[in-house]
Amino acid sequence: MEWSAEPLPEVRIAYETWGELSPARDNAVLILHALTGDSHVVGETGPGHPSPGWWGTLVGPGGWIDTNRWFVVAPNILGGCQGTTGPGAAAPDGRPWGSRFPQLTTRDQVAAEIALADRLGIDQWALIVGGSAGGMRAVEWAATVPDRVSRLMLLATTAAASADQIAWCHAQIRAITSDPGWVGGDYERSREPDPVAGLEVARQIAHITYRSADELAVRFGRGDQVGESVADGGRYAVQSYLDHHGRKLARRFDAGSYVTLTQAMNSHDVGRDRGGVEAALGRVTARTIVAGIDSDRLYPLEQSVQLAAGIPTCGPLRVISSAHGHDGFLIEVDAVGRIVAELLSS
Ligand SMILES: CC(=O)SCCNC(=O)CCNC(=O)[C@H](O)C(C)(C)COP(=O)(O)OP(=O)(O)OC[C@H]1O[C@@H](n2cnc3c(N)ncnc32)[C@H](O)[C@@H]1OP(=O)(O)O
Ligand SMILES: N[C@@H](CCO)C(=O)O
Repeated sequence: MEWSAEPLPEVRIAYETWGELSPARDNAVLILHALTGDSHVVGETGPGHPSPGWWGTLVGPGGWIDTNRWFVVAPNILGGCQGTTGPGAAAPDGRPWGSRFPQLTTRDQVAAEIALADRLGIDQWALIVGGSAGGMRAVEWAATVPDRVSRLMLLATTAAASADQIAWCHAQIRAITSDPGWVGGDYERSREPDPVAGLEVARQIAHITYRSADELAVRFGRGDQVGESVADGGRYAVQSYLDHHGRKLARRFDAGSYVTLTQAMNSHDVGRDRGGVEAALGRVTARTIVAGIDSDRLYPLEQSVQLAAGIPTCGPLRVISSAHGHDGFLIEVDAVGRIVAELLSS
């Protein structure tokens, strides 16, 4: 681990695959999820499994990433809580790592993913694709081991976390760490109280940045939440919407992982110890497409422009038009799919 004094003695990485690895091992696609995503790119459907997966319509037989042709791998991020080692996992003494979990960087997370590729016997990815925090790891891959990345798709992401992005993340981290249930990161994970309220607020702050102001105006305006009246102490509809997203995340995510992953995003600077962003991007040899979302206020288009201009093997910047802001990379699946399919056919 780069910034921490103590390396993790061992790491478990959860991952899922779809399709078959070709005998030449030249058809492997790596999908890197964002902050609170997971390896369930394609979900199970049917009774008890209602989710099609967060990019379930992008990947599959005959899909934009056709699993009859491509072998798709999706690992859960290092530091997370969906199967891969994170602060909630057991340390060698059997207790959760908690506050003892090292501070990770994007580069550490990619080091773990490189170890996974080694274990799977994949010397070179036919494509690495990532959005948001997944795109941070994707560009880090391409600058760290350029010869292991044949094609690269960077979506709604950045070469380095900006002051604005660090600032939003800071408020989210503070919301969690100032919750009395946080207990310095050593809360009892199986028992209340844990820092649920802090995590809910963190997600609310984040969710505002994930959507556009115009979208919120059109969807919610100044309207009251159905069945409530602001005049009588009830909530605006947009408040109820944020409450919902906060609660929903807190039910499925570990607060310690949220802090660790958010700090890792803040650490992201592909140019660190490489002579700056320009020099780092200049190392990339993968055929690359960079795509940004026109209404993204968290990862503004200038960051995509910088990536596209800096990577020598990058084609023209693609701008995906969406009302949904940053979350457009999860919602505009067909627009993303068309670009990915074009890159895969090049
Ligand atoms: C790579 C990765 O990042 S994977 C992780 C992706 N998943 C997440 O981040 C989970 C959080 N969700 C989201 O970010 C978004 O919902 C997306 C991007 C997944 C989907 O966006 P959209 O389809 O536009 O969903 P939207 O923002 O409208 O949210 C829908 C939810 O809000 C609820 N909602 C809508 N209006 C209101 C309201 N006034 N009051 C309360 N709840 C409301 C809906 O009932 C729905 O609930 P459900 O998700 O439990 O079914
Ligand atoms: N909704 C996404 C946004 C971050 O890019 C997530 O939670 O991962």
